[in-house]
Amino acid sequence: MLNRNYTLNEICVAPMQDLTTFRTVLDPSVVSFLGLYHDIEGHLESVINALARPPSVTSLRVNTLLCSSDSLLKDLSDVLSPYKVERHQSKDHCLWRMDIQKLPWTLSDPFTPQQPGVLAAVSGIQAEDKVSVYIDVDQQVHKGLRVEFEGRKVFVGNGTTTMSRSAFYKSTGVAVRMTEGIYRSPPLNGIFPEKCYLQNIPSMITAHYLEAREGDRIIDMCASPGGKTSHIAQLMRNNGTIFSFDRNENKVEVIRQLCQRLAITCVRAFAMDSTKLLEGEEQQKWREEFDIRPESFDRILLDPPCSGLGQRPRMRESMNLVDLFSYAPYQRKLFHTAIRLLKVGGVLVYSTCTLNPQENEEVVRYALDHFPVKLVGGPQHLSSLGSKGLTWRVKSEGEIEEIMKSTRDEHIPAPHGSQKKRKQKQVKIVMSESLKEEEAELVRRFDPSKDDGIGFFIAKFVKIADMR
Ligand SMILES: C[S@@+](CC[C@H](N)C(=O)[O-])C[C@H]1O[C@@H](n2cnc3c(N)ncnc32)[C@H](O)[C@@H]1O
Repeated sequence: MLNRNYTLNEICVAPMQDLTTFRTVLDPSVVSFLGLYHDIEGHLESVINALARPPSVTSLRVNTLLCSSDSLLKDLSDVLSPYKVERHQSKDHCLWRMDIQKLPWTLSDPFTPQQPGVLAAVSGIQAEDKVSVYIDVDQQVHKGLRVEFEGRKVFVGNGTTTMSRSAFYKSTGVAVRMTEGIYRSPPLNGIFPEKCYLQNIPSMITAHYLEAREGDRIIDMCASPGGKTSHIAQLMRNNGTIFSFDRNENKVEVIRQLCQRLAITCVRAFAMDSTKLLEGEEQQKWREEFDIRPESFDRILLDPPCSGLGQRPRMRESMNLVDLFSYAPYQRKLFHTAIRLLKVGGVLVYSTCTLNPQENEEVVRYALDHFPVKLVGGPQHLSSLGSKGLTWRVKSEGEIEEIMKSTRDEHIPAPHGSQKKRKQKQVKIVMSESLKEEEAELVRRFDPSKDDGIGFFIAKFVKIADMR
């Protein structure tokens, strides 16, 4: 499922070519850093290649509060024919399998470049010409370029022009009718909005890991747009209380609207900085009103902001090592508040959608070393999904410093005309141990090159002593 549209000024057209392979463009320092952990027998290469493509299935979560998966499956099969709708092995998912060979190309391809989105096109292009469409990954193309662009570009599909080159820059409307896209997916917008929710499978697995029971008091520390909050509510049959926090009112409104759409009533959504839930005199009244106390919650989900390096498809990611290293300290901070709020015996699930071990296994290591928690596995029926965590660790600060030095001038160029110079600043390197073999067995890592989904990480903890 293609879930990202590209801004129109990233598109150029050129004479038709065959479909070619491409890989996600990442900052060289990030590639080298990830290579310290992943580059076993070229594995990182396959991961980066996989990131450039969408998973072959689109998944939907059935709202089991309003319908059964059988009834939704039937309704969807009728509406989405000839796309094949299947049930996932765990109960509340539905999948669309996109069979590249048999299905007609989807003409509503989101890459269709609307005029004036075409940035560059070789001279002589007329209406009804067959062309290939590319994205200018580094945003370096000057509008109006008449020759084929030699910089880094990513092929996204073939199409037929609806107008001549000169009209690209004057008329409005569709400039290229896409005939072959790299990605196709069924049209899902607005189909049974109250009965299902578009969500990737590892995210669905995360809510199952929490094993919420009816009547539980739960916190979702970083909840917007509410995908996991609403799933947890479903799994506890809308019975209990979920406090769902996010940083600002707009984001929280999105959670409320989703809950309303899915007929969920057990969620209390608030605009809060979750690192400060237990701080500040001015919030004392609010805490008393809603009984937000240390050591008092049955379950906590911590799905913090992360570098998102498991998201796919992704053409280009300009984050450098300094950006990448900024996430883990924040995640640890959120972890600290989360664990204080949890009851002894309560469950905390930690998840990210990144491949970065620093935000995954190393946050788990940090938690095991600093808080009274133990790692536990997820539900038995989901244990075959994903694979164990990494035990590999970076051997020394020197390895990272070496990368910083060697890639300092090699970062992804700033977009054309941008004032922002991307510098590889000095970064504070904090080394962490990784997981022991038996600990790595308990966490789940979803590998985009093997699991046909996004890159994801889940760990589940039980609190074993109080922190007072
Ligand atoms: C990975 S997203 C959460 C996705 C969500 N759990 C879901 O499944 O729909 C991370 C969220 O954390 C929020 N966030 C970041 N810092 C926060 C903080 N200090 N307190 C609360 N929310 C925060 C961001 O605004 C963002 O919406």
